[in-house]
Amino acid sequence: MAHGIESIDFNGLPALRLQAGGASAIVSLFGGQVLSWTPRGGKEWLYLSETAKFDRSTPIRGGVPVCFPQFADLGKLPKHGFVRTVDWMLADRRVDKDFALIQLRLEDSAETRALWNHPFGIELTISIEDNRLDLEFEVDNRGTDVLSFTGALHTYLRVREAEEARLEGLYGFTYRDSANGNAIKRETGDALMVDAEVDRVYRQVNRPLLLRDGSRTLGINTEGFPDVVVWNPWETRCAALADMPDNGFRRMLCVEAAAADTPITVAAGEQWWGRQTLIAL
Ligand SMILES: O=P(O)(O)OC[C@H]1O[C@@H](O)[C@H](O)[C@@H](O)[C@@H]1O
Repeated sequence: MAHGIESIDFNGLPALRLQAGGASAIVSLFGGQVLSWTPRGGKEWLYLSETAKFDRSTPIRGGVPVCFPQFADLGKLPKHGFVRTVDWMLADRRVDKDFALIQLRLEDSAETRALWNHPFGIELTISIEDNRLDLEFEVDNRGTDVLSFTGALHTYLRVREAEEARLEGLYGFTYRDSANGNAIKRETGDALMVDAEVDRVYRQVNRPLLLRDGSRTLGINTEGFPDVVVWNPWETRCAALADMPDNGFRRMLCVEAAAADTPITVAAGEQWWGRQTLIAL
């Protein structure tokens, strides 16, 4: 089975294809965004909208957008921050027959400082091996003041039929229900099933989750990020999205490793890291 890391053109954007041990991934440098992941012996697990735009005018709808240094509209910055619409640089790559890894990096610039006046470096390390995808996000505070941010690895998972998918592991956690006036609620179901718009910030989630989608199951593990965001726009909101087909909401469920309701603070000169791991079971 082929292995390697090659530069490719993906709908006009510079990207990398990782292949190792029967697993593969595609990562766009624009947005530092994983767009595809297929585990060994499996099928695609990430949703990428058929009508996503690749002209740099807007974030790419699908895969794993990186939201930083602001989650959603929890501040004055552009929605979900500004790193999903800039080019990241490739800082490192490693590959052998079973394992492939790339490290993408982005640093503050005059452009970012005009929006958010902090010296920073961020890194996303993406690795594939066998049945797992690891995404490690690191934030380096290069300034002399405390740096505080919110953000997320905004993972769009591909499902066969959203209405039939079951997300397990959230029982008992408190969440802010963004789709229902930001009411604070407690999850009382063994499994979250989606049959309407869902936009929830589950707080302080410290357990792995399982997504059951037909005959497939995905383990979702998070470290460092305090919250898990679950999002599906459902019919009406999906129809209003210019870069998603009308029935796109049926094929996706976002399960995001997030720091949304609990900002992360990083002392001057210090680093923070968080990780999301997907394991095809
Ligand atoms: O359309 P965007 O900017 O990519 O955001 C998509 C969604 O992202 C989710 O994380 C938010 O909870 C939603 O409120 C938001 O609508």
